[in-house]
Amino acid sequence: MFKFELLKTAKDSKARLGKITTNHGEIETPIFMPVGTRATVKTMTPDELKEIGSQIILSNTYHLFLRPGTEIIEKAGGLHKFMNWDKPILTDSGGFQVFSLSDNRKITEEGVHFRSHIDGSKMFISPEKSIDIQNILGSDIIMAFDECAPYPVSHEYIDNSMRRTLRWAERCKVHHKNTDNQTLFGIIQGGMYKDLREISAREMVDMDFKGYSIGGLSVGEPIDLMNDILDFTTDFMPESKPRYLMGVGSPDYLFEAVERGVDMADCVLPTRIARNGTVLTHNGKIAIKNALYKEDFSALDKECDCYTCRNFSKAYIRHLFNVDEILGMRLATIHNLYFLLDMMKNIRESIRGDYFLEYKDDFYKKYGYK
Ligand SMILES: CNc1nc2c(CCNCc3ccccc3)c3nc(N)[nH]c(=O)c3cc2[nH]1
Ligand SMILES: [Zn+2]
Repeated sequence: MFKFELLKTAKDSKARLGKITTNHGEIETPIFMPVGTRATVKTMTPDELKEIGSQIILSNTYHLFLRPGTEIIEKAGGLHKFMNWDKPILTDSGGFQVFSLSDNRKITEEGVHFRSHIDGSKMFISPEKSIDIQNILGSDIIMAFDECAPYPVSHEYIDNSMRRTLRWAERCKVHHKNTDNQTLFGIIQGGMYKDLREISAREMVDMDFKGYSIGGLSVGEPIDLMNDILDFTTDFMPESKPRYLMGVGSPDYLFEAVERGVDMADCVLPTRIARNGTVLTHNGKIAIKNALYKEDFSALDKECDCYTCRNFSKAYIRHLFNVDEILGMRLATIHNLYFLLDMMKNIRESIRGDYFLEYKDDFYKKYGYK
């Protein structure tokens, strides 16, 4: 089953409070979704993810199709059983990963021919194949197969790419059978061109998907351009359905997205930067390997009550990174994920209490954004 309830919309912005219900549980929105590309949120156990408040995780068609392959996951009884995660899972359709990971790929009307980034073998993914793979994975929310166009690129390129993505979306909808256990989202493209964004949004809305992703953003464009395209696009999206902005995850991007009516977002950033010792704090990012923290026995963030901040000091975590101990990456990941998940919880509270913009302002001042 799939249900989205719009609980409240802010008076002074497009920020909204919602709740998604799936077979594997509820998701309060706005939500940040940790990315678990190869059936794991790197260095985290499922229990640790629940402990820090993660309600849903992402995994990936492209990666899992290559390794371990769908037959193993099918034999395991699907991705939930395979990775022992009993809450909701959202999978991306693989299109974005093909373009960002494999070279000499060839896009045709039928689908995308590419070489595996693992062993260079010839591969092919079509809209139908992407739906079949996601069906075997058994994720609760699945994505239509799309092309995320590069940036910057011509209006003509985006026009052709966006219209092909519309035809692919139609094929995904026709091919998608397992509708009560899996919910298919359409992905709106159109690059940085408002006329093409409007066409894509209107045509996708006419196809009546259960939810919509905003794709083609967070591809290197300036944040102001992203915000402008995002603000324009959400106005064409139905209020009664979830809006998922793909690939967005640093604090300012999340605040700006929520303010423009986004309900869901994902990003590899917090887990990726944690593994090289960059830690998010209420006073901005810190590089924990810096000698500055050699004898600093305070917590990473004095306002954080995560497991890492309650039990370890900067000096200890700096030591772990300096001697390349795996625990360092784990403790920094726990903290960065908790930081963003807790920030989203505070954002939900601020929408509920009608002080979202004030909360955003306070956060930006302390973080050092403005
Ligand atoms: C970072 N910026 C960015 N990411 C984008 C993604 C991938 C979002 N992350 C999904 C994921 C799921 C599991 C594991 C790893 C990643 C997109 N995905 C699709 N399908 N279409 C997009 O337009 C698109 C645009 C993006 N921009
Ligand atoms: Zn912490």
